Amino acid sequence: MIRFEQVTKRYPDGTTAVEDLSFEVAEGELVTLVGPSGCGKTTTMKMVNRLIEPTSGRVLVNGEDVAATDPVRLRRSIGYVIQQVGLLPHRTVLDNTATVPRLLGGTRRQSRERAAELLDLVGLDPAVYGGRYPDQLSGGQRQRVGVARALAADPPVLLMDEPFGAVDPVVRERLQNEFLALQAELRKTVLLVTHDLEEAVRLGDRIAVYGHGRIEQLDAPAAVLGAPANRYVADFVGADRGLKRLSVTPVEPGDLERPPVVRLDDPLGTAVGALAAEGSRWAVVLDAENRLHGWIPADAVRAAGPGAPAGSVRDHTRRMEAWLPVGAPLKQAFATMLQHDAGWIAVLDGDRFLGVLTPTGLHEALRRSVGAQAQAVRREEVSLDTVAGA
Ligand SMILES: Nc1ncnc2c1ncn2[C@@H]1O[C@H](COP(=O)(O)OP(=O)(O)OP(=O)(O)O)[C@@H](O)[C@H]1O
Repeated sequence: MIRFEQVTKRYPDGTTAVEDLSFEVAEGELVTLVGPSGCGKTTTMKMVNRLIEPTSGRVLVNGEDVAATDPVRLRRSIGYVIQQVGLLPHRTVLDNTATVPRLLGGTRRQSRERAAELLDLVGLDPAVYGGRYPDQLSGGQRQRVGVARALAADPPVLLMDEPFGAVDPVVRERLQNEFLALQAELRKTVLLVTHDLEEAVRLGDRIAVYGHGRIEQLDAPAAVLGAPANRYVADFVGADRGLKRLSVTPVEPGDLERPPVVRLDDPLGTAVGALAAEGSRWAVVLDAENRLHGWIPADAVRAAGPGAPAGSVRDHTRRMEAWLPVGAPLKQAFATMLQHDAGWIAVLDGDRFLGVLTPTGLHEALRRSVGAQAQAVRREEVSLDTVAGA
C-alpha cells in the first residue's frame, strides 16, 4: 500500500504544490486523483517513485519510507504509466516491453517471453506487433504497450498519470474497460491521476478530489457525487451530480416492489382474485420456473367478462419489454422507463423475476446511495453524460 504522512511540497520558486497531505491507498485498491490543472496531482504521484522529493513529511510504500529506498531500485519496483508513454523509438515493441525484466536481471530470452505474455495480456498479438517500432502503432496501441511495460516487472504498485489521456474518447473508453478487467484480475495498488471526472468515477474504488494543493474529499464515487464534502467539491462534480449519481448506483433487490404474481397457466379467474386482493391494476406473469413471461393488465381481465371468466392467463398476457438485470445502474433503469413510457420495470436475476422498480423505488435507491461505501455498478457501465445519452 501507499501512505502519505503530512506531505508538503514547495518548489524552489515558492510554489506550494501540495500541503500537509495525508492519505492511504490500501493494498489492491485503485485511488484516482482528480482535479483542475495545476492542483498538485502529478506532484503527489511523483513523490511516490521519488521523481520529486517532498519538502516535509513521509511517503511509505508497503511500510517502507521511500526516502530510505534507493531511487533506481524503487522505480524498478513500481510500474509507471504516463500519457506520453515514453517508448524508446529505436527499439521494437517487444524490446520496449522487455526493458524492465532485462534491467531486473532476466536473460534476454526470459525477458522477451515475459514481454510477449504481457503484450498478449493487454490485447496486442506479439506476433503481429512485437516486431514493430512505436511509430508504427496507433495512439491506443502505444498506450497499451505503456501499460504492458509498466506491468512487466509484476510490480505490486502502479502509478498512472493520465494513462488514457492521449487517445480519442471511444478508444479511451475501450482502454479503460480493458484496464478494469486487468485490474480485477491483478489487484495492483494503483494511484491514477486524471482531470476527467468520468474516468475518475469509472476507474476509482475511491476518488480524491483535489483543490489547490490539498484533498477536499476522498471517498467512494457514489459518496462524492451523492454527498460532496463542501461547496468546492459540489461545484467540481457539477450541478447535474444527481444525474451522475444515477450512473454509479445499482438497482438492488431492496429497492423493488412485489406486485401480484400469477402463473401463465392459471385460469383467468385466479388472476381476477389476485388483482382484487391487492387492489392492483396489473400483475406479473411468470412461468412454472419463475421466469418472467409478461404482464397482465386488470382491464384485460375485466374485459374478459363478469364472474369467473373463461380462458387462462396465457391468453391475455402482454409481452414485458421493460426489464433489466439486478445490479444495473439506476441510469439504465430510468432510461428504460422513459424509452418504454413505463411506470415500472421488471428486475431479473438471470432469468428469475425479483420484483419491479417504480419511480418511487428509484428515488429511494438514489437516497440510499448517499454515503454508500462501495461502488457496486459494473464499472464498464459507468458513463456520466446525462440520461438522454443512455
Ligand atoms: N518544477 C516546478 N517548479 C515550480 N512549480 C512547479 C514545478 N512543477 C509543478 N509546479 C507547480 O506546482 C503546482 C502543481 O503542479 P502539478 O503538476 O502537480 O499539477 P497537476 O494537478 O498535476 O496539473 P495538471 O493536471 O495540469 O498536470 C502547479 O502550480 C505547478 O505550476
